[in-house]
Amino acid sequence: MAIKKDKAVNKARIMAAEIVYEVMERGAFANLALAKALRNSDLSAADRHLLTEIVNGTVRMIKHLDWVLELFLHSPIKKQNPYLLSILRTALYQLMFLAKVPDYALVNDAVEISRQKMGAKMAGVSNAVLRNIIRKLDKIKYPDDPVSFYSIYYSHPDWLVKLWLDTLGTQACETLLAYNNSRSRVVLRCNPLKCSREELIDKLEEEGVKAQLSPLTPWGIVVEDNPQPIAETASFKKGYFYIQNEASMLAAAILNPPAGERVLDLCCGVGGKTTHLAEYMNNQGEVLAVEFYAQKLELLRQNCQRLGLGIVKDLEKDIRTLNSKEVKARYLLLDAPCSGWGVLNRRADARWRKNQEEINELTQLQAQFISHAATMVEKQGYLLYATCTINQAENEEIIEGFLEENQHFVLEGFLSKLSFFPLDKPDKASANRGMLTLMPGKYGTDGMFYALLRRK
Ligand SMILES: C[S@@+](CC[C@H](N)C(=O)[O-])C[C@H]1O[C@@H](n2cnc3c(N)ncnc32)[C@H](O)[C@@H]1O
Repeated sequence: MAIKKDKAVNKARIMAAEIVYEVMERGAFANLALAKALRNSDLSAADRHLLTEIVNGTVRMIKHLDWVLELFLHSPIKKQNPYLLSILRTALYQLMFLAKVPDYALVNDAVEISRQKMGAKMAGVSNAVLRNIIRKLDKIKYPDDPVSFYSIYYSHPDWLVKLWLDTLGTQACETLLAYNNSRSRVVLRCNPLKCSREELIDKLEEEGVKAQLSPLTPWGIVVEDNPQPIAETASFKKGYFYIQNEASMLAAAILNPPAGERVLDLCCGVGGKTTHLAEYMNNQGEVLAVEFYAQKLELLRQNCQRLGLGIVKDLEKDIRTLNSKEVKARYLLLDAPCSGWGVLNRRADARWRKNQEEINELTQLQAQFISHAATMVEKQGYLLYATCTINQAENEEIIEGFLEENQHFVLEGFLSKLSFFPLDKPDKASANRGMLTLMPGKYGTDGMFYALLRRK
């Protein structure tokens, strides 16, 4: 949607309407469309922030916004002009969820953008709809039945809300839905091979980034204010840190490989956990990182180089084709592909790209992966199964199924390895049994699942 630039209209709002149009009408990924627009723009820091907030917020809250819009439009959402819809959606997001934006500013801009793009008639529609909503917003009644209410109010797919209401109960489900709509924290994993956390905080401060120690792990730094993108700082380029949530940092601690050991990292991606394992082993020994996609391994190599890690070897392969006679290790991490329900607050459109059918495919894949991975674990060795989902079918049920068929493996408690993390009593008991689900937001972190298995 090419909208003519006009001085009277805030540029971030024009761009937001364009990007939401691309995402909702053309299937663009919100994060990629946003990154591209930001790369090519000369927006001020404040407008970059506003643009990011409007795009991510609108996409995240689209179900709620469309439900409200339909109350005030004369025909269903599906029949609306998509340009007009995109302008109304972004304006309504600001109206309902961005307290700092004055109503007159967003209505004026929405009306002006509509006029420029679609003429006076559509400008009139924008004006009438938005002003009507402003007058009646606090009288809106949401549906009574729980699935409809929670899925509209917190803007999630019905089927996910239904499942969570059934399995978690109302209170935990609502907490989770609210967390998924919150902004994710920016957490850094300090690279102890290059500096201490305190030194890193000082270095970042010199670059204008405010950060403080995370109370959750010995490596974490929480960023509070970063005027420039964190990956553009000199500290990042010098390899002083990796951007990683505390929940993911637990993998290295739970597997706990000593320096000098050989570790197999199956499904390494771009190396979030691989690089932590190598740092954890003081860059001594070997981490063999296996991944299907060559592009990811290219990024893994860049990460290792930046972080100064020499012990990571990589292998581009479908892990199911690894020959267990040739590849063996005492410490194995399997970070399986999963539904990602533990990290829905990270990507605005992630929840809309999930469906129930994918779960069956994933669980079959996960069961295959763990069975094959197990053949590569040496006697008395460890297999850590990890996912970033809270879906029991992909977590506990995979482990239970695996143990039934592999009686030479047992669950190994790992509570003592997480003494630094403030687990509550039930989670301590779970970790002690060898399986732990970190609920998203419960400790302020992403959601993750870990199961530690030992070969007898
Ligand atoms: C959860 S992600 C890994 C995240 C990574 N371990 C990290 O901490 O940054 C799962 C990875 O498995 C990879 N993958 C999926 N199927 C695979 C297969 N058959 N063989 C190897 N890797 C695979 C995906 O490309 C993806 O990068």
